[in-house]
Amino acid sequence: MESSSLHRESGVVAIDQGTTSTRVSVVDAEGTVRATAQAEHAQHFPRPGWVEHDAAEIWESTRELMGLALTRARLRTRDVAAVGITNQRETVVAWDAATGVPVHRAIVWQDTRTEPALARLRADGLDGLVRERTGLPLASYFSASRIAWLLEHVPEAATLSDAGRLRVGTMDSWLLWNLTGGPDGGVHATDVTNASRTSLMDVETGRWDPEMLALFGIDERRWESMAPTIRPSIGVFGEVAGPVALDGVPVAGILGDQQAATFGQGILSAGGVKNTYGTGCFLLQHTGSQRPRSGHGLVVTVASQREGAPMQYALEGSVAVAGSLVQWLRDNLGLIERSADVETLADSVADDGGVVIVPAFSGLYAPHWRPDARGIVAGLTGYATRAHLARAAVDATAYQSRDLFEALVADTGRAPERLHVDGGMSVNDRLMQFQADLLDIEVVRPAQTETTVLGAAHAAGLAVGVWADESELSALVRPGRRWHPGMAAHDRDALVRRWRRALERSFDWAE
Ligand SMILES: Nc1ncnc2c1ncn2[C@@H]1O[C@H](COP(=O)(O)OP(=O)(O)O)[C@@H](O)[C@H]1O
Ligand SMILES: O=P(O)(O)OC[C@H](O)CO
Repeated sequence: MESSSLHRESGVVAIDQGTTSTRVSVVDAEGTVRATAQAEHAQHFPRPGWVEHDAAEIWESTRELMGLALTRARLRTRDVAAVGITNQRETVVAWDAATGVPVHRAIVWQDTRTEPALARLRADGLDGLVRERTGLPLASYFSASRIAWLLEHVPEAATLSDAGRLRVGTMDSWLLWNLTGGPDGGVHATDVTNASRTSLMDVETGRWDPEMLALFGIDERRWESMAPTIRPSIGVFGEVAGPVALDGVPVAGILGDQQAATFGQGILSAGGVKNTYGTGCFLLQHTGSQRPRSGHGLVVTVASQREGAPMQYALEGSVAVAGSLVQWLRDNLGLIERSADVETLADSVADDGGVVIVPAFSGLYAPHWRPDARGIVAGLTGYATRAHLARAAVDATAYQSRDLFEALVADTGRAPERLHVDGGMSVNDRLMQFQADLLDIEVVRPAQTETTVLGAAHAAGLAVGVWADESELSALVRPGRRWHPGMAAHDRDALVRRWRRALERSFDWAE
């Protein structure tokens, strides 16, 4: 087909709007990343536990990065078949539809300001209902309580909402609306994977749920005018419009970043498991088109949906602090100069010297869900050095991932054969070996570790015919390196017991 061969010579642009930075990559029809442009954005911490981003800064930077990535790939707009978006999830943006100006800084997924409101809902015994309907526990991690907070605390949000001018959404919606024209007819939509992280979507119907809106104190009629339309992840959302590179190119795929990483790992059907080691750590197992349930602290999330096809589900475990503990060693303790230096320092000692760090900086997410936990360093003696601290910091990620993995095995009744890994911390070879040892399964890192951008590119390319079907996508993913477990069972058990003792000591700290 002529259109198909045309597409095969072209590229797909993927925008990855993450917690600490935004990347725009150009991916060719062979599935290779040809060019990337990346920029960090400011992190605002106005009060303890509050984390905010400037959504206008993020959009401006995304716009510039799009032009830069195209130039670096030596492509013109007409060579681009589609744009895909992937994003930090749960972060909420609210803006004026007439001007495109946000009414407040974006409230980030790590922000805990709404914890008191959630504690009240939990005390009212509503956790079971919310879990059943949305797949998610009542936790400040998810978007709903932040939307309610904005409507209650930002007078402009309430005024604009009365006038039907307020728009609210996660980062994908903010970027889509701006990309497709902003105040001049921008499309206000989100995809099911992002919507499944808000606590406002019925995870079985894929629609906004009136009972959940009422429970979080969001007026249903107001919501109708401000909310994005929920759409399948893989399909055309609209066309890029206005004074931006890529004018006229369809935006044809949107996935939350962990769902994108799963897709980009080629995990497209039930069974496959991936763990992404970045700022946080996110383990997902694809469970097929039947809605799963977790009795062990994991959440139910939508993995993807192709237009005209049923939703695909995943069980997910999220750890709030993984690589960010390394950043904390760098920025708050000054133990290292650059994040990557943690590897040399940690590897300079034979073991952790008895030191265990539980990085419960904002409580513990899955599978423990303990907002009352706070970080601890356990096992200190006069023998411990900064190298032992570095080692314990890196290894904390493997222990936390093991907790997620155990919950997964308990929920599904069987251990997967292998774990697919990616993310900035997965470059750490010793950590990957330690992970294989702790889980007692094979760990595989793909040849291209940029799985999040690849997932967004694959979704958008699939929607417009760059790739014909899922099997073509799976063929694009090539294994890079594998680690085989090699630890004796009694050594592993001893380490896990010690971790659990440290974990329990982090509980019951915050009032
Ligand atoms: N060699 C390394 N060993 C351990 N952690 C590392 C190493 N290099 C980078 N990191 C950590 O990995 C994280 C970056 O991963 P990345 O996937 O880029 O993060 P995100 O996409 O969440 O912003 C940072 O938190 C950094 O501290
Ligand atoms: O931007 P990342 O990679 O830290 O991922 C953030 C997650 O989507 C939060 O749920």
